[in-house]
Amino acid sequence: MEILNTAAALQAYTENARRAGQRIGLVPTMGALHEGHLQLVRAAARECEVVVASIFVNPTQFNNPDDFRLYPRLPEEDAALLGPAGCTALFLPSVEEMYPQPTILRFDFGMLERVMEGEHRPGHFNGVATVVSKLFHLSRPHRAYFGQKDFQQVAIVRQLVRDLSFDLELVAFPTIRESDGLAMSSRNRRLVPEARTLAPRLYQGLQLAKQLVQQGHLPPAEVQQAAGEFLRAEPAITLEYLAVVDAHTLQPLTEWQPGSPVAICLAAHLGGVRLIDNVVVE
Ligand SMILES: Nc1ncnc2c1ncn2[C@@H]1O[C@H](COP(=O)(O)OP(=O)(O)OP(=O)(O)O)[C@@H](O)[C@H]1O
Ligand SMILES: CC(C)(CO)[C@@H](O)C(=O)[O-]
Ligand code: BAL
Repeated sequence: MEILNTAAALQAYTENARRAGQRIGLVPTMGALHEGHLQLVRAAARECEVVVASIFVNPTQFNNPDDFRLYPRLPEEDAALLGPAGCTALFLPSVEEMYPQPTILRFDFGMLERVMEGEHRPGHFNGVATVVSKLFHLSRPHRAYFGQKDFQQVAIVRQLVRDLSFDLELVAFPTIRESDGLAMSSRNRRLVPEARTLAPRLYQGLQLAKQLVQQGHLPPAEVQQAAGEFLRAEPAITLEYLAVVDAHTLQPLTEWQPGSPVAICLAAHLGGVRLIDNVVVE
């Protein structure tokens, strides 16, 4: 596996592959890799001859300086995992390489970002869209792989691809979970043992909401309330939001729309760590 530290090296590497008629798969990450990331890389390796994984803790998408400072950074361990999973090149740029000068670009995703993560992390999706656009321009992938764990991010990137006519296929990969249901996440590494023991409750709350949606007896607001009460019953969990939304528009549902998939998304704090998760009811 090659390690590429500059934008120019990434451009040259992917340009060569394209000239040789190879398909390029891109897996953008912020590192501290786990099985969820590695499954994205393996999927890319099944479908593309060249697989570029990027590791960049992108400062412009963090609204909380402590979250940025404490974000786990393990580049050597990560590099050792990527090669065996089928990654052919790791793009590992510095902040100066990605942002030689402060960017003045601003994205506005309208209603898609006025809810959930966009509402609670002001500026977050501007930073995500900025860095993802840069990665797409530099590597010009045929396919780009993102996890459904970041459900709203997938919707935002899908809109970005459409609006800026990026010539690529967006692959939305299912959420990989620990055996107790906890969604794999780099931030799980920061959970102290007591918080780790309680963390599967987040998925249990989502499962409860999913069952209630499937039963169809309660309106969306009452499903939201019941799942919220289940989670708030554990004092160590601080629920930031739990939202029952249309899976396409991401807007909160006031009544069920037959035939439209529903997403239940949450963010919660546990022992000083902020986690997100979601389930979709087709
Ligand atoms: N459990 C998972 N299953 C599938 N995809 C995942 C999972 N966790 C992360 N991903 C995807 O991997 C890509 C990189 O994510 P990222 O590096 O932010 O990891 P993360 O584990 O989500 O970290 P954190 O949530 O702590 O920021 C994203 O597209 C993300 O959705
Ligand atoms: C897509 C991404 C790598 C952009 O920094 C990040 O938001 C993530 O890891 O999900
Ligand atoms: N996985 C989404 C990136 C973030 O939390 O900033």
